[in-house]
Amino acid sequence: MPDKVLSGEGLRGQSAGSTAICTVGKTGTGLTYRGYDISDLAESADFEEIAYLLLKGKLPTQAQLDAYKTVLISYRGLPLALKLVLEQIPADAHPMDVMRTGCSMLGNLEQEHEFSEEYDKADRLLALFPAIICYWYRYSHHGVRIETYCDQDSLGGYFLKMLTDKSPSELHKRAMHCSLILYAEHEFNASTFAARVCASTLSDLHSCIATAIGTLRGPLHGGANEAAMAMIEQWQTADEAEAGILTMLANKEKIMGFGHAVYSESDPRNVLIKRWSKLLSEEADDAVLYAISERVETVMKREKGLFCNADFFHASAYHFLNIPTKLFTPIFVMSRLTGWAAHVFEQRAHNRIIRPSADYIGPEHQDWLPIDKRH
Ligand SMILES: CC(=O)SCCNC(=O)CCNC(=O)[C@H](O)C(C)(C)COP(=O)(O)OP(=O)(O)OC[C@H]1O[C@@H](n2cnc3c(N)ncnc32)[C@H](O)[C@@H]1OP(=O)(O)O
Ligand SMILES: O=C([O-])CC(=O)C(=O)O
Repeated sequence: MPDKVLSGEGLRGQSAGSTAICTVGKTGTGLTYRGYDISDLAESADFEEIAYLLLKGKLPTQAQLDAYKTVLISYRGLPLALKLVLEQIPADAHPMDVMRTGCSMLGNLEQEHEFSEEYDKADRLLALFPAIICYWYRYSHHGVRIETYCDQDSLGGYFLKMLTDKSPSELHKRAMHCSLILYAEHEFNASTFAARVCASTLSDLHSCIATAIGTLRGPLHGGANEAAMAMIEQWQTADEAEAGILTMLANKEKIMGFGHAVYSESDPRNVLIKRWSKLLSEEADDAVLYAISERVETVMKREKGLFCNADFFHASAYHFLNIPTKLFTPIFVMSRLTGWAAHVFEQRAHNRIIRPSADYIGPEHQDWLPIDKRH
């Protein structure tokens, strides 16, 4: 693919501020969190270590990690008023709207009065997001009011347990650690930038996060993992998938899960989640979906020079974990909350209200017309 055009629409390539949290497309395999390479983090760490790294600025010691997990577990109780709101939301609501509403309602119940409370408010949201989505999902789809206290010590294990009532295997918990780490942070992507704009007005954390959730919802951003799933599951064979992609490209349709606003050659997260997708497909005895996904990747490279972004192989990986497609993007929220909150803290620490200019392209001066003279 040719180099990206770094100007014009979409603020592409223009610096909109500084950050010490993350680099995208600059060093190593192209993605670092506070100087650590994503492949080292995704292979070795628990997600909670990375949440700690992003929110508090350094990797925890074992004692700090244990204490942090204990705090997160203790924060898992959903307030009754929030449960009642979740019970009002219909089964056909968009799950990202459920996340946004859950975040907003918590902001009403447990307001952030002072910025000194920001770490605690972020930890509470981190602990509660899996409960918010699973409580709504199980109540609206199965009529079950689930217990949201649970001793699973990882966020991914906790989420899988609430979804199925069964304790997840070590393999599935490890897959979730990797996925959540890959999704945790990505510099000035659209949802993080939206959160920073909100933070720059000195608004509260819940408003910043609700803004970010609304921005992540779209299919050009976080919603692409669900859209990719909807696309690959319509095909029965790799040959059918190839024909389908060629038709879509001929019709100038966008192929979800491909391309990126910053990376021009590859997304370093793809190889990591793709490995998990393969492993999970073998465990699930799948002979179709992984093969289809690989063929789509090959055809897109051959035809358009486009590569998979983080979302494409997440679709099949989550499917093999038996996660309903409509919950894919809410998982992204559970993870990206850490990056969003870290950026809100950073923005607050060196704040100036974000207010760019626009190139005016409307009409020049027009004379005012009274209403009876207009047509
Ligand atoms: C975690 C994440 O949020 S990752 C992103 C998830 N989003 C998706 O997967 C949605 C599909 N992808 C896209 O829409 C885009 O690639 C984006 C939104 C990610 C990036 O957008 P941009 O930076 O504007 O794309 P870019 O400038 O690289 O586009 C170059 C060309 O490739 C085309 N292109 C880019 N992505 C795709 C795609 N997925 N399918 C088909 N064509 C594509 C563009 O239409 C453009 O063609 P044109 O010059 O004829 O108009
Ligand atoms: O950086 C972007 O534009 C989108 C992305 O990959 C992310 O937010 O993870």
